[in-house]
Amino acid sequence: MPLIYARVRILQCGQEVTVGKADMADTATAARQSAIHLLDQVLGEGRLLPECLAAGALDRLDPSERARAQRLALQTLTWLERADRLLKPHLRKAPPLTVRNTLRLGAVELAQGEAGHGVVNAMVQITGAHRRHARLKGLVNAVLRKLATDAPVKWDSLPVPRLPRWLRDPLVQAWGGKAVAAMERAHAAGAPLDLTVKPGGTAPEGEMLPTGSLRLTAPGQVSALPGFELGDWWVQDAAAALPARVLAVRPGEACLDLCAAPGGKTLQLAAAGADVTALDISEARMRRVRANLDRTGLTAHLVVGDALEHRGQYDAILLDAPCSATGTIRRHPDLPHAKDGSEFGALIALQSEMLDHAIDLLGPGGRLVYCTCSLLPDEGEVQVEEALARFPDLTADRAALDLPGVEPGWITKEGGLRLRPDYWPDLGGMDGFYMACLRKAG
Ligand SMILES: C[S@@+](CC[C@H](N)C(=O)[O-])C[C@H]1O[C@@H](n2cnc3c(N)ncnc32)[C@H](O)[C@@H]1O
Repeated sequence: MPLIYARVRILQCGQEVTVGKADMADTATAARQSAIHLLDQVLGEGRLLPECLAAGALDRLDPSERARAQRLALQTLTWLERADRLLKPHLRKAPPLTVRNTLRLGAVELAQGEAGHGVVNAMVQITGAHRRHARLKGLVNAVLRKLATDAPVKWDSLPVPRLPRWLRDPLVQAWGGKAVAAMERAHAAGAPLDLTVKPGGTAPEGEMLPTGSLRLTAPGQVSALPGFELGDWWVQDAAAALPARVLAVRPGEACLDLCAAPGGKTLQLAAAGADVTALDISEARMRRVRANLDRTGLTAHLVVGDALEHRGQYDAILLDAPCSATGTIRRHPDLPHAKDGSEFGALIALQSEMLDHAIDLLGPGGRLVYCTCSLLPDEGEVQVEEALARFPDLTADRAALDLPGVEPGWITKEGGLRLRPDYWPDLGGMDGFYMACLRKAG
């Protein structure tokens, strides 16, 4: 494709490169280029996709191309190991990261049935426009031409991508190799879209799950779905909807939602009629809680602050502590690639400190639901086991877990509820989560 006329500058891998106007007119190429840039940031700089997006990585694209770039990056991260297996026989040595990511994206697109000539041309064009890597466009052309034939044929016979060792090893130790392989299949399958619907609210078509969440049949654009404008529902994974159900607040009950943003659980507590104080340290994330409350017509007192400094006394507290988020890999395939577990020690220490402080804020006879969207027992079962040992006036309320759809096999020995992505395989899975309801003596 000829490069014509006005030349514009775009950012690629932190570097400005110049491409022709004709290239930019090819918006599919612009989306691919941005997807490669996202991959560079995740795989080269250890940044999470939401961070890259918040920093404006896709702001130059129009909304549909932004969605496309994001989807391409997510798919490539989900299938990274398969893409690398396909590429390996064709590469004598590893090319620079940006070129490798260009090839990975190309391999995934080809495997998923995208037209060969379009993918090859786009990736060659993107490489040719790169100031440092232009000389490798011949390699990109040769490799992807081969994959245009190979990829669709070989793809399904390749193994399901495995988690990286830093995460796989502790998970195998906790749940066993068979369970982790099932989790990896669930990660590759991706996540359906679940809603929590207000009683009597208008909802799109979907399947009612055993625990009461609605799983959408045909998701599409969320804001265009029936009931969105009316604020009758909000997006919330079925597993994430359970902690608030376990807390089971009563109308008018004073309830504290520590670590509240973006507010899915705050909305549940407010919809149940509780007098909710929702607190989070992040002002930006609290703006999302405000927007969610406004859309749904629900109310809560919002506090921006550090959970560890909050004072008061409550009958019901929800502590959805910051965690590794390893239970959400189906929707965040960037996480295992961007992280290496080195930050988790500090998170585990913070969770335990927050748990102690939340217990202090409980009135006599009060109850606290502690939860994390983590698959690591150190952030769930172990935290609760240790809290029960530290506070003799605390007991695990097993009866609180006796809810519709909760299977007896999900209850843990210390009296918590363990959810994993490989559960409900026939229904489309769920996020990994842990929760326990702790009751203070009266
Ligand atoms: C797992 S998310 C909470 C999700 C939320 N409960 C929901 O259902 O939408 C954890 C939250 O903890 C907040 N956080 C982290 N450290 C905090 C602290 N020291 N005090 C209060 N909030 C904190 C983060 O800003 C983040 O929003």
